[in-house]
Amino acid sequence: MVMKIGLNWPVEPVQPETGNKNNSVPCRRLPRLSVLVASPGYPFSSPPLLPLPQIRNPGSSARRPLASLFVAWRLEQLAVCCRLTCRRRLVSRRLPSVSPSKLSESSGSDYPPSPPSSPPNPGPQRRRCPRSSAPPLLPPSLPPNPGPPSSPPNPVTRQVLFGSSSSLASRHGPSCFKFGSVLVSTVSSLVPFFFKSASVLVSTLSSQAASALNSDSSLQARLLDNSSPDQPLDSSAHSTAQQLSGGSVSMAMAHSGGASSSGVKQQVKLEKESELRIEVGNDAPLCLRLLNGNAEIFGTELAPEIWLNFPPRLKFAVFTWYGATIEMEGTTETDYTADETPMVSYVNVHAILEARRTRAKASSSGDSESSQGPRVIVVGPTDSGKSTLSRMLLSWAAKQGSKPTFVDLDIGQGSITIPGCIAATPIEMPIDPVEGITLEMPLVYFFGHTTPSNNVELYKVLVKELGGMLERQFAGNAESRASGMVINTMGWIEGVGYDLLLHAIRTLKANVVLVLGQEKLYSMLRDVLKGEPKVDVVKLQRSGGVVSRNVKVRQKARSFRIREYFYGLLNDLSPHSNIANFSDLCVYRIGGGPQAPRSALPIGAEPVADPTRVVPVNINRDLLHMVLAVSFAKEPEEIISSNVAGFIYVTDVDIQRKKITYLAPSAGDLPSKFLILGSLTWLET
Ligand SMILES: Nc1ncnc2c1ncn2[C@@H]1O[C@H](COP(=O)(O)OP(=O)(O)OP(=O)(O)O)[C@@H](O)[C@H]1O
Repeated sequence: MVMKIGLNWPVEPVQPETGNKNNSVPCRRLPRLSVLVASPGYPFSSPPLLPLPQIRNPGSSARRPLASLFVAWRLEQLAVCCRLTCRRRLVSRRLPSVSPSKLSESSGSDYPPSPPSSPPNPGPQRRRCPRSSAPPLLPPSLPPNPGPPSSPPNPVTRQVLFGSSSSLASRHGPSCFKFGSVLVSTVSSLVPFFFKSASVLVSTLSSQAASALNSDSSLQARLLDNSSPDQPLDSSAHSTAQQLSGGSVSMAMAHSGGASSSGVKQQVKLEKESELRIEVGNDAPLCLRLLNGNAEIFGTELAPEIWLNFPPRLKFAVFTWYGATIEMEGTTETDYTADETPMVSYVNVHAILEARRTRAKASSSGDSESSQGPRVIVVGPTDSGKSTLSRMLLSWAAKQGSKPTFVDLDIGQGSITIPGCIAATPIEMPIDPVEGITLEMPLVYFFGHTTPSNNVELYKVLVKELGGMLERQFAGNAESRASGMVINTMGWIEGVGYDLLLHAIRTLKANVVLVLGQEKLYSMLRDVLKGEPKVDVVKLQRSGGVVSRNVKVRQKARSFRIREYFYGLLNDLSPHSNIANFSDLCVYRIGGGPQAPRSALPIGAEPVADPTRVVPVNINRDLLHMVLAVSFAKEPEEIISSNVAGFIYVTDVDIQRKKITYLAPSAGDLPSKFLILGSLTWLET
């Protein structure tokens, strides 16, 4: 029977079965876990919580005590405490929200962070933060920093260590806001050049910004370099174009490229607006810390003098707006410094988005359109830096007090949970450069394959399902609605892939389309979407630092992602090996089987497979090494429209005894007996 999407909504939490029929074999440690069932108000109305959490949220790790976070979710202050304990290594903490008046004063953005103009606030957790004596304050054409703060730091925000606009404003007093405001108005002034095609965005410019525009020719030229390759290029733009087309990257002389030797400490001095690009070696982790200045990794600011431990194979860049010194210890595959990056254009996108969020937050009309924040979708070919840009936009937004929703439609890699899923989660704080996204309330639908070509229809159905859920969330939560969403997509942009992109844009009602690194896609989308006046299509450069990955590397990355789910990033989690009777579990796959028996079809018609049909699967040895999703569905018909609680990995199938052995993140019964099978396999090594 074909299931009707949405009919069974909302799904209620599935109660764990009483009486443990399974033989649970405990392993070393058990993380405390929680589950979330999608409810109309997800994630901000009361979500149902299983009395005894059985399985963790997809993709979570023990260092993120989800159960406690989940309960604390209702108690904002407690949640802040939990997050602080979870994120001890990060600079940026969840910040007190800035009042609308202050926000309007800062006009949406004061990012990049203004350089310190006074000694940092020695809050209780602050470490010694040696600042460089005279960091370049601003790009030369911008107004000077108005000077040291005129009022003492706000005691309420003393605990906020470093970082965002609001903490900065609080620490430095009103002058900092003034400073932010000057910076932002100047940045905003460049909007007409940057968003040539973004008519709605352009309309947000103030007259003050417009006049500043005329006086800031040098920065304009740089933005033109960065955002509009079709503009006349000056000499620096030439090298940018070279970089875009894979030509030589201009390296800052501060640090020469190459692999660093194991165990040797080395310091790298970064000039302003340059980045240190690093590929960690295959065998050993890399330790890195910020010695002085300010630096960030994909939008998340680094705490001074705190060592970060990057696992093998990780690829990332440490970027600085005003100059910094970095110290590294360990082995790198490659590391080099590049002074040509598209970061200025990226941060300008952020400034525009933040201004829209501010406007949406301030909207008191109750009009659903004006209170809706930007819905940004990032598209581009494979390895164009989509996930990285999404991450930066999210971290910058979270740093400024917004709570954008991250939607990940890239089933090939999976930033939120394991590959093969489409998922969404609110981002409340900058994303951890090592551990990735902190999962508190992810909403995950299991597609089951790593390419949508396996079942295009199902992919569309799941995107629609997720979109419907997010609409309900936005309807019930003004803050979430005003913060909007950032949608990461897959790199398949030809043929069916292009159709799926368009489907996602329309289904999720994206109103800003950021096209990374491909002129053809930009022009196709601009033509198709020009009939839709509220959609801005914006072309952006691909960063020269994005690392291309071949099929083998991608497969390995997927495998590591699944391993990370069960064992943690640094082998710090302990999954449980459980044994269940065949009769205790019901395994289904989605798609396949004829839509109707041949006898019921008109003469000559061939039976076609129904891509959304839920088909029962016999438990046999074919399930060995498969990763299955645990659905929240109560009935098989609800499987497509239900989100999933987590995943299990089949390690043995005993046909004679009719027992199945599987690895699960926690001991005990699964939250549901309905399991979904795709084509996701994993060989535990
Ligand atoms: N500036 C940079 N310096 C160093 N590494 C980078 C930089 N930008 C991105 N990377 C790395 O390059 C790799 C590819 O980037 P990313 O995942 O953002 O691309 P993508 O377009 O999302 O890829 P996909 O094809 O999976 O959709 C990632 O490992 C990322 O960490």
